[in-house]
Parts: sequence; C-alpha cells; structure tokens
Amino acid sequence: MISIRNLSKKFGTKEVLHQIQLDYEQGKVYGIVGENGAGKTTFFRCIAGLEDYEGEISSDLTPLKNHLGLLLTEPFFFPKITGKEYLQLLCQARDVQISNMEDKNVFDLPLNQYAATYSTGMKKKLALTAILLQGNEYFILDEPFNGVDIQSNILITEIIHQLKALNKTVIISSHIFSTLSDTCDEIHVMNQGNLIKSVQKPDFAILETEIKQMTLGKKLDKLGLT
Ligand SMILES: Nc1ncnc2c1ncn2[C@@H]1O[C@H](COP(=O)(O)OP(=O)(O)OP(=O)(O)O)[C@@H](O)[C@H]1O
Repeated sequence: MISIRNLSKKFGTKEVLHQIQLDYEQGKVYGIVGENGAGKTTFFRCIAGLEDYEGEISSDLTPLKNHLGLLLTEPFFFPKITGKEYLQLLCQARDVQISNMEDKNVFDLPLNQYAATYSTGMKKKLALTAILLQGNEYFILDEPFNGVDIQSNILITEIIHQLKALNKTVIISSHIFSTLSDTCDEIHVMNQGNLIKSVQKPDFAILETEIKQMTLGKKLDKLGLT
C-alpha cells in the first residue's frame, strides 16, 4: 500500500499539484490520465522521492524508494555504459544477483551497445527491464507504451498482468485510453494538479466517452474543415 495525503507541489510560486489524497493498494493496477501539463510526471516524481513536496507519502515497505521502480517517459543514460552494464548496475544497487543477463533480455536489446546510443523505444525497454529485474514491489510507469513497437506493447501489457498476479502495485500513465482499460483496475483523472475523478473498471467505457466529449466538444468546428 502507498498512501498519499494532502500532497501539494509548487515550482516557484506556481502550484502544480494540489492536495492530492490517494491510496494505492497491493495487487492492483492503477491508471492516471490527464492533459499535457496536468501534473502526472511531477506526481510520480514526488512519489519516487525525486522532488520535494508538501504533504505525506507513506508505504508498507520502507523506505519507499528502495522498493519502487520508476520508468520515466524519457529515461536518461550516462555515456559509455552498455545496456548490460546498466542492468548490472541497477541490480547491484538492490543486491540482486543475476548470473546470466542475456537470458533475462526479454526485449532482445543489443546489450553490448552503449545505452545512450539506443533508440527512444530501446531506451524505454532497457529501463523497464532494469526495474523488473530489481524485483520491486511498486512500479510507476510513465507512458510505458509510448514509442515502443507493437510487439513490445503486447509484451508490456502481459508483464503488467503478471505483476498484478504477483500482488505488486502498478501505476501507469498513458494518453492511449485502451492501454489503460486493458490493464487497470482503477483510473484516476488529473486536471491542473487536482485529482478530479476515480473510476472503477466497470465504468471505464463511460469515462472514455466523457473524455472524448470533453476533448472534442466543438473544437473540431473551429478548424472549419470542409
Ligand atoms: N522543473 C520544473 N520547473 C518548473 N515547472 C515545471 C517543472 N516540471 C514540470 N513543471 C510544470 O509542472 C506542470 C506539470 O508538468 P508535468 O510534466 O508533471 O505534466 P504531465 O501531466 O506529466 O504532462 P505530459 O502529459 O505532457 O507528460 C507543467 O505546467 C510544467 O510546466
């Protein structure tokens, strides 16, 4: 369980997260949707301890950051570190021994190549592999499906199902609704730093329709396409 109470975050004078209250339970997959700039990544960075914030974030397993794998939208890699070395480094950080890294290379990445020279999708898959090998209990995946090929999308969906079966907690952001409805038990809607809605699986179709209506509205009329 991760409990979030009165979480607020400011950059300078600008408040980007406002009084967020949320419980993430073990063995559940949670989604978060919201427009660009709504605050999703900042929210994730606060949970992962990468930002300071007001309020409280607590977890059953402490310290939270030692049990949490965060997949960033655009993972960063130092130059001159191969994919294999990156995986080894992250595993060592958690005292996890992996004897044959090649066997764990589910995304068939070129592990002897420098990670910084990987394509966008390959970087994401390497970062995801690393947090999976670490054996984390909590996973935050910021747009995991974006920029990776169809085969990997299918694999990532299956990995999320398996993490749930293993009683892990998974939190995912995505701008593609179907990826969330395929994987999540509950979806939260973030709007300008506020969590405005929490929707359970049976009501996902209603939420999708609402989002479509909110998004499209009369916006297409503005273009005056003929
Ligand atoms: N380091 C920073 N300094 C100042 N403002 C920031 C910083 N990081 C994010 N912001 C601002 O915080 C707000 C929320 O940004 P955030 O990246 O969390 O949104 P998001 O919901 O993840 O967006 P997207 O869907 O585009 O990834 C935005 O207005 C952004 O400009």
